[in-house]
Amino acid sequence: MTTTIPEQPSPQGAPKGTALLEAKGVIMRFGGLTAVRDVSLTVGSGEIVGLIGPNGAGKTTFFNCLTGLYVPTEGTVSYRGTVLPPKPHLVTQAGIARTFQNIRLFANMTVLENVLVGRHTRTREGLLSALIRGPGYHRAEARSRERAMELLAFTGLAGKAEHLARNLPYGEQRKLEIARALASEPGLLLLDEPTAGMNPQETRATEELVFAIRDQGIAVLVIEHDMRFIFNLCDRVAVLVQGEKLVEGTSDVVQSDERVIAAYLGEPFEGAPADEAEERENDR
Ligand SMILES: Nc1ncnc2c1ncn2[C@@H]1O[C@H](COP(=O)(O)OP(=O)(O)OP(=O)(O)O)[C@@H](O)[C@H]1O
Repeated sequence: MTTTIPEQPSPQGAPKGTALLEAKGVIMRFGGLTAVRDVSLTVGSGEIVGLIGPNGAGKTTFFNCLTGLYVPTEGTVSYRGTVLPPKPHLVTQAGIARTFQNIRLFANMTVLENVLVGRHTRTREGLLSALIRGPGYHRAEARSRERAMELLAFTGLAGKAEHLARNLPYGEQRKLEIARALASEPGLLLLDEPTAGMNPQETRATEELVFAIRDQGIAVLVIEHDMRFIFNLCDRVAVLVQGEKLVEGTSDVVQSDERVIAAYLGEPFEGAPADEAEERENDR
């Protein structure tokens, strides 16, 4: 059964809208190392949720547990009220798409072909139909190309549909990964460090793109080290430290939580209350 959560005002740290993703008590152990320790997280419809934490905190491992790449040692992951089988293709079919920290495109395929690959979970035409190339196959293929071009237009890549993926500049390769993920028509998109290696303009454009994705009715869960990006973008932020969820709440709550600041000592972030206090001190 899908849980309905009341619209605004929602309590601090609670998702708004209908719960889409519900991870409960997720634990991931690798031999003697516990990378994720009893983490629960909910993402509601219409939400952008951030997942932050220092290097090695377990963020990507948690994503891998959500998307079936890893079978959690304990805990469950549900989408729209149904527990997900830990198999990536079934998770994608259920409605969750993701991008990876390291770009994983088909470098020698065109931009359009990369997006078409992302549509395969949504194409009903079977192998036989593809072999005989009957009218059903041609209709499905035409519809797929049309949708892929829409997604390229949405991500600003329509003019590069016939370029080889490997020839795109870095920022556009990241956009193409997002277009390909959107091609599976997800209800929830997981982004793992979407702005890694981007310049400030590219980061700003990615922020706009994520808002536009949310406005299309797709919820977003995003891992990112760029604090300005996260705090501008997210309705809610969860902080992982050494595999544990330390804090969860709105950007304001998380930014001013002393435990979060302490966890980031050595990696101070812009806008942290300590910096502001220091600035005020310097202004005197
Ligand atoms: N397949 C694996 N086998 C063994 N240990 C692993 C595996 N994957 C991750 N780990 C370990 O789990 C811990 C969490 O790593 P993870 O990559 O999830 O952190 P992260 O928060 O995503 O870090 P970063 O921000 O640097 O990407 C680390 O100690 C890592 O070495």
